[in-house]
Amino acid sequence: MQNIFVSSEVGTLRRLIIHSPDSGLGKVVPSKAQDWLFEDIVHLETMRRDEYDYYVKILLYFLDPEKVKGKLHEIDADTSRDFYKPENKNYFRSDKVIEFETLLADILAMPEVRTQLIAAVCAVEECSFGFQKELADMAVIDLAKVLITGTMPNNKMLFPPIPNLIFTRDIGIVVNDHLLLNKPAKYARTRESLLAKYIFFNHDIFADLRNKIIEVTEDENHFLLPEDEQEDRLNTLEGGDVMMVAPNHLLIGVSERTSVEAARQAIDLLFERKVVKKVTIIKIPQKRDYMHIDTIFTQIKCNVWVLLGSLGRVKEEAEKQKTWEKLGQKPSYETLIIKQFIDKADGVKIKDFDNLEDLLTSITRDDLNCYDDIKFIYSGNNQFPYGAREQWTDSCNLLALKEGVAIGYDRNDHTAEAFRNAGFKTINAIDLLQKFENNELSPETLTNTIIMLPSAELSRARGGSHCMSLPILRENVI
Ligand SMILES: NC(=O)NCCC[C@H](N)C(=O)O
Repeated sequence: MQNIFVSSEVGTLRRLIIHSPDSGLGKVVPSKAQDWLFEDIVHLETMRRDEYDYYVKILLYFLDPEKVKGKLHEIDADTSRDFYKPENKNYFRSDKVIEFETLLADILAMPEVRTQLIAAVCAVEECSFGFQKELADMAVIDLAKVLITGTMPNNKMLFPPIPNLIFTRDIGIVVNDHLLLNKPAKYARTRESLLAKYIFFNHDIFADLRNKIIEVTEDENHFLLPEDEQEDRLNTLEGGDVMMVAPNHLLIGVSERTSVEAARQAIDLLFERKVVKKVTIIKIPQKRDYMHIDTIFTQIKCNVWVLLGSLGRVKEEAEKQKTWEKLGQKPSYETLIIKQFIDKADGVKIKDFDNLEDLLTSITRDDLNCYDDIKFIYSGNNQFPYGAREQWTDSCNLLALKEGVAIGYDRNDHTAEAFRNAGFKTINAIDLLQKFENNELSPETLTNTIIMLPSAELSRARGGSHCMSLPILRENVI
């Protein structure tokens, strides 16, 4: 089997990259929370112990069980959390549930990469030459921590933290055997993508990818634009806007974070290299609530999708509204524009979709060859005002561990009810782990289940389990 290959959103997950909340998240202050893309300041210890650590244990149970099976009591009893800390000898080090910080430490052990990366980070963060020399003398594991947290072991802050690195989805997306790198829209996420780029281009794990990394760049005319126009016309693309839904088909969101120019460049490069045959662009309203397409829909199994109803079948309603608009009424709805580009022998053909459900139905039927009844689960059970409330706390942002088994947040009660109405079981993450330990349930036999992760702190960072994962290997579904 290949090491790096993703051709769907729901094939059994075999390897992924994550990043456990680091001490940088505990340094977010109210005055910087918005600049650093957090909605609030978080309580780091609660986020780790009572939320994210369960996420890690569940991932290990599914992807690398011998690291965790039968040991939960011992792991939970250790108040120092050594099991989760890469520098510790009891660390779970897994080549299936892969921690970003360990990948970074691995490449920092290569002298040439280390020199380049320190120089690159210091340039971006405008460090003094003195600090640059201090970094050059540090032990690898400490250096990896400083480059992520921004803080030296003596607690001196050299540069800001990158608290959004927990959302590893956004740094890049595996598209079949290629990787599409991000080019972040927000300054707060610049260092993340710089570190990720060095990892993808230098780490042994990605050796087979070297000639298959696709980077979005600026058009050369960009450099001639006046400064006040430059920012608005940047080519940016973030992983949350890219979804590998079927072997032949990639979705790209045009959003607050991903520009239409970047999407166009990605299509050209992907078609040129024959990586996929179809790319669908979904233009969503440019607002913080929606951010990326994976905040408004994700896939649970070939025929099941969870989505935000207010952006769903709005087209017919929109048509009716137009009459009233002509009479002077202001629009009261938001629309999506969906255009599919198909690479054919006689040129690229374009197809329009009226609404999200029609596109998702076509993916299920035409790309995944699945003819079971299609189920759309709506955020907040489509009840006013819970659709919007629960979408804000990631009700539409689930990570499928295998077909029909996904992780979501426990706070989205109405969406959970919608899942149950559609025949899914919902189970709290803690109960599930207990049942795995007692051999009452097993990852292999679990079906049609939504795992509810504690999420009071995590949701303040505005991303769900889909955002907190960068799948690099999934089994094929077709
Ligand atoms: N794919 C995603 O939707 N990622 C969530 C990113 C949340 C982060 N606070 C951000 O605003 O970038």
